[in-house]
Order: sequence, then C-alpha cells, then structure tokens
Amino acid sequence: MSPAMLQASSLCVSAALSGAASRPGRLASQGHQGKRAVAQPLAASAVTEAAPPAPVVAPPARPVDAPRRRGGRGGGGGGGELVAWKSVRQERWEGALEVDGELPLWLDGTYLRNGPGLWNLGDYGFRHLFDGYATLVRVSFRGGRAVGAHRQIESEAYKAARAHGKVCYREFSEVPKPDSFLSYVGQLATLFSGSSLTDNSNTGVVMLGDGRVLCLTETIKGSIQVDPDTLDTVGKFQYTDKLGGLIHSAHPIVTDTEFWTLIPDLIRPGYVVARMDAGSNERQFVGRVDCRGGPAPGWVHSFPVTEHYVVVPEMPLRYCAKNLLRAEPTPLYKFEWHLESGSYMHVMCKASGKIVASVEVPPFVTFHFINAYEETDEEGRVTAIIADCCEHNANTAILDKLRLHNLRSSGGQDVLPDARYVHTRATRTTTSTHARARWMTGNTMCRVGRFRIPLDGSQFGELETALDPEEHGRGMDMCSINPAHVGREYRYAYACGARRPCNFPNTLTKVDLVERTAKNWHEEGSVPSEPFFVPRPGATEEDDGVAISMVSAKDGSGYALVLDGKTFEEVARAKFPYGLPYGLHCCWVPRNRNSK
Ligand SMILES: CC1=C(/C=C/C(C)=C/C=C/C(C)=C/C=C/C=C(C)/C=C/C=O)C(C)(C)CCC1
Ligand SMILES: [Fe+2]
Repeated sequence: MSPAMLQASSLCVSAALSGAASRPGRLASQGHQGKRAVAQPLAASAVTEAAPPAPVVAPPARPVDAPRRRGGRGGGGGGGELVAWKSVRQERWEGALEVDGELPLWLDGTYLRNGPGLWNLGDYGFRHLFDGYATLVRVSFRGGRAVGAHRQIESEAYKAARAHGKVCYREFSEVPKPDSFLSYVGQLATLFSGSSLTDNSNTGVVMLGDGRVLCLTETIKGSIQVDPDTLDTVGKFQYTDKLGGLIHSAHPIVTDTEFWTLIPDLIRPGYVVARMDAGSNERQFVGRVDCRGGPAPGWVHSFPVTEHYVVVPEMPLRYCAKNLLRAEPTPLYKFEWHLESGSYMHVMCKASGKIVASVEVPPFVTFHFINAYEETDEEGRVTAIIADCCEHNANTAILDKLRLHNLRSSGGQDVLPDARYVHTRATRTTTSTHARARWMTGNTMCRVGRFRIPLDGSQFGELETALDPEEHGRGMDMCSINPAHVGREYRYAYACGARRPCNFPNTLTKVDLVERTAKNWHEEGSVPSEPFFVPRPGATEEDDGVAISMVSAKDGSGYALVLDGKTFEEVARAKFPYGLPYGLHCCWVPRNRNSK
C-alpha cells in the first residue's frame, strides 16, 4: 500500500471522513481474470497505453448510510434511499468493468465525470447537493473494453476536512463552525481576503486546448489540475495574471485554442470578460459589462459564446455579499432574488471588447446555457444572437429541491418544479406595457429557453420555449451538444429530462430543436447524470456519435451507459462493481490528446 493509501485508510478508520476507505475483498465472477478490487496506485500507462484486461467484478463498495445532521433530524438514512445521494466508500478504486452490449471500437479515450460525491464528515451529513467533496469517476474505453476508476480530488478543503473531521472552508451551504467569538471575527477577516472560501472543485471538468485537465467550481482558487489517467490531483491551476476576483463562472468555454471566462465584480456590479490562450495560464482582460439592475451581479454559473460574441446574462438571482458572510444558509444560499431589478442579456464583441447589444428580457433562472449562435440576413449580416438555456421558469425553487433531504425523500411525489410559466408578481415598473404584456401572456412553458437578442439597437429581447416541455417531461438540465457546434447553429442537445412523478430528473433526453421533439431513455428508479456527447471521428452528421452518461441505479448498482447519438438507443453499458453517487459534469479526453 502506498503512503497515500495508508493515510487514506487510517483516516477512514479514525472516522474523520466517511467514505474514505476502499475494502480489499474477494474476487467474484468465476472465469474472470483475478485482480484486486482495490486499486493499487497504477502506473499511468497501465490503463491508457494498453487495452484493458478482461472484465473483473470487484466486491461492491458499501454506500455510507446518510447520517443524521448533528443535533437535528433530516439527512435521510432510510433503507429505501437511492445510492445516487449517498457517499460511496471508495477513496480510490480502479478496475476493469463488465460490459453488456458492444462498445464501438472507435470509442478510444476517457470519459471523466466530476461531482460532489462525498456528503458526510463522520456522522455529520451535509445539507445540499452542491456541498459535497469533489469526486472523479472515469471510464476509459479502448478496443471495445472499459476500465473504471474513482477517487476524490485532494483540494485544500477536502484535505483539511479529512484531517480535522470538520468543515474548514466555506462551501455552498456549509460554513466552518467557529469555536469562539474571536475565531468568528477571525473568519470574517479571512472571508474578505477569500482565504476562507472553498477550493472544493466539485462542479465542472474541462480539457484545455493543450491537453491539461481542470476541475472547477465557482471560486477561482478552486481550479485544480488533475491527471485524467491516474485521477491524481496534480495541483492548483495558478492564473498568472493580475485580474483578481474571488469567483468566476464554473463553466468556462473551452476550445482547442482558447478559454473564455466571466468574473463577476461584486464591488462595482458588473462582469469582466477574459480569455486565455491554450497553453497559457494568463487570462487577458477583454472587456467589462456594467450591470443594469440590482445591488449585485446576477449569478453566472455559465454563459454562452458565438463565433464573434460573448453573451453575458444578468438574471434577477443575484450574488449577495451579505449571504456570503452568514453562518447559516439563507433560503437562496449565497444569492438573492431581485425581480424588480430586471433581467438583461448583454452581448460583447470578442475582438474589440465592446458591448454591441444590451437588452431587457423576461425574468429567467438558468444555471446552464446550452449554446448560442449568430442569426444572419441574406447578405450575411448578423442580425441577432440566439442563446439557448435550461430555464427554470423564472423560479428559484430548484435550489431548495436540490437539498439532500429532499432528494433522499422522494416518496413517489412529483416535486420537481414544473415548467409552467406563471407570473406571480408584476414585472418592474420601468418595463414598457408592450413588453410586460408579452411576458404575462406568451411563452408560458419554458424549459429549453431560447433568447433572441436583436443587434439593431432594440431595447428588448425575447425569451421563448424552443419545444413543448411535455416532450421531455417538463424537466431539462445538464446538457451537452456536439462540440463542433459550440457557438454555431446546431440542432441536437443531450440532457437529463423527467418522467413524472419524480423529484429529480430521471431520464436522458435527446432534443431535436428543428423538429421540436425529444427522444427519451428511462429506467425505473435510476438517476442518470449529464449525457456527454462524443462525436465519432470523421463524422459529418451532428448526431453521429454516442452520448455517455453514468447511472446510479435503483438496485444500488452503477454503470456507464452508452447511447447511440442518432437513435438514442442503448449501445452498451459498462458496469461498476458497486453503486455510484450522482455526479454533475463531464468531459471527453481522447487517447491521443496533447498533454503537458
Ligand atoms: C456560489 C458560491 C460558491 C459555490 C457555488 C457552487 C458550488 C455552485 C454549484 C452550482 C451547480 C453545480 C449548479 C448546478 C445546477 C444543476 C441543476 C439545476 C440540475 C438540475 C437537474 O438536472 C462557493 C464556491 C461556495 C463560494 C462562493 C459563492
Ligand atoms: Fe454546472
């Protein structure tokens, strides 16, 4: 056992952190080649350079029962809970996966998923899905075979929690509990410097143009480089510029040549738009957008770009510096809802940094933009920007639904917020009657929200529903598209949808934005995560490829599911020998990537 593994298991024994142990165990499945279920630290080449060995089935890891919150009820713990919402006892695991079906031989690379898969510290259970410590799960495909691996990201926040058995940094809803008033004052001081904010990079994962792989969250310091082969934490990604800021969008737009990001400015409400060349660690200032409403910038978890423009959304769900300071979470966590402040979409020219449009739009709530592109007239002049997102009906209720207590107590109820667009409050008084009337009457079912932002100097933009939300069960989030279409016209989006009744998206859906239809995959009681589209090398059609998702199944098992990009039918599944916790975003690392 390596020192790292020894450290991990002894920490686990001391119960500093539930979910920190791997258990060596018996080998199952006669006829399968023997291999220890617990991964020894492997040479990076063991998986990536050679075809994976024949499938082995390792003993199931035991999900950690969701413990009670200290001093209170809740947190679940009932036997009927889904493995998706449990921390799984696998600190570090690697092994060949049993495959049902035929994996395409062209599928040659690694599917890597990040997410907050550890929600317990000893007997203390976290509150919110987004609080969990970052967990990487990967499946490497080669020659029709699959090898899986699973381990935690060694952020400072995670290491400190493991060492001290308590939350030491400010997470999404959890904050360190001060031992005394003096230590509370000390904490406030560290907040202003950003040093008490977490670096728990539990949200996104991207491959940069130079092949480096980064895990991300909303704090800038939570950009952490990982090795996609070993899942080792390589170290902090240091931005070498002087742009500053504490938080940024969790979803930069990354291409082979560049990286675009948004840095909200909480002091002088606005956003800095920055870009970074592939191979560099230095972001460059491109331009600035001043907010048009509210006391603070709107939350920018993600944003879209087109070929020539960056789209900067300003929604009424705005950051709140006061809430960042609080010891206990507020209903909207670090945010506040300011309907009266209005909602806007800004468009910045990538080349000049100039704002070419800034329009007021109907109120909206979105975490994930899907894509954007330029609409042109017959002469090829750009007349408008089309920007699509997973829109939550201008309703912030989804944040509450994603509390672990709610996710764990499904009870068969249909509690996933519905897509119906109901205005319960008047829009801001400065809005023209015309626009107000449009908001009150039209566009009443928003799931794939489609913004149209005219570039002719108009004051208002439109927000419409791109297809009938019933097509995907009135639920839709966690989206991917063919990467060749980022910033360009596109037709297909792959996402999680809903089969009612449910309390969380429980289907995979392929949305056709031209036909306005959807194809859905569903397996009763399963929780699938973001389907990531991987194009077939040499493909000319947009949906020629596969969509890969990880499924936490009702029977406690977990598998990577490979769906055909066109038919949306199952091609194969690669089964983990234990259940997987839910995870958020993913990326594809081709075998022949450049790597630094
Ligand atoms: C906001 C601040 C922080 C943390 C932010 C985090 C961790 C945000 C994560 C947001 C995510 C994962 C949003 C995902 C939404 C998914 C949905 C709606 C899915 C629906 C169903 O499919 C800190 C870094 C803690 C501190 C600064 C402020
Ligand atoms: Fe996200």
